[in-house]
Amino acid sequence: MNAVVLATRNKGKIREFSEMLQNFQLNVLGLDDFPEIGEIEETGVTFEANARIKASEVAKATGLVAIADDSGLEVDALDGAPGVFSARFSAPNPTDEKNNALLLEKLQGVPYEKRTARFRCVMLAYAPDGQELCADGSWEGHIAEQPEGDNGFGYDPLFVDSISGKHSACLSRDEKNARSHRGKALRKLLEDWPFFWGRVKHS
Ligand SMILES: O=P(O)(O)OP(=O)(O)OP(=O)(O)OC[C@H]1O[C@@H](n2cnc3c(O)ncnc32)[C@H](O)[C@@H]1O
Ligand SMILES: [Mg+2]
Repeated sequence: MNAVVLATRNKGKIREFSEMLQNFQLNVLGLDDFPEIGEIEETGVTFEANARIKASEVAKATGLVAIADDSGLEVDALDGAPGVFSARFSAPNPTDEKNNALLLEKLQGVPYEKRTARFRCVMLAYAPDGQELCADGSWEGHIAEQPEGDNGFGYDPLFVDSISGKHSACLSRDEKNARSHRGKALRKLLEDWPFFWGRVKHS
């Protein structure tokens, strides 16, 4: 079977990837299978650059095709922040809870119609021979004034889906995967997957 490794340590992403890849003939490994790979520094200034850094480092270290996702939340009232810094928004010791609290603090007094935002995801597959495949996805919504829901991860309790009006953390797994930035990017990536896989030199 085709083996690929997911270049992420985010448990929420791993769960979503695994659900969406269930019906594909892929043996999906994770970084837990390669404990020798340390922290990967995300020094890029775009989602694409960071996805390439993560996927290429893991592909080179494992000799396998690696898939990375770099994603984040862009809030219009904050000029696109936190963007590529979404995971590190409340640095030096960021957690999802602190990131959400900081976001609410920065948006204090901003009315609902000006709280527009989107999740973005760039997903990139990188082969040890240097070939790559890249796809992106975005998901439009608003930032709520109060968190709601227990599903998902990251900013899901505060992100309100523009179509259903529901907080992302209140959506079922299937509902989120159907409309999310990650779901869209992965479905695009998989459309071109057979062509990419056929071109890659497999050792
Ligand atoms: O780099 P890896 O190991 O993949 O894990 P990470 O959590 O650091 O991932 P990113 O660098 O791509 O940062 C993405 C952050 O954006 C937020 N985010 C991305 N997708 C999200 C989603 O579907 N729901 C909620 N928050 C999301 C969340 O805070 C993530 O930690
Ligand atoms: Mg990261």
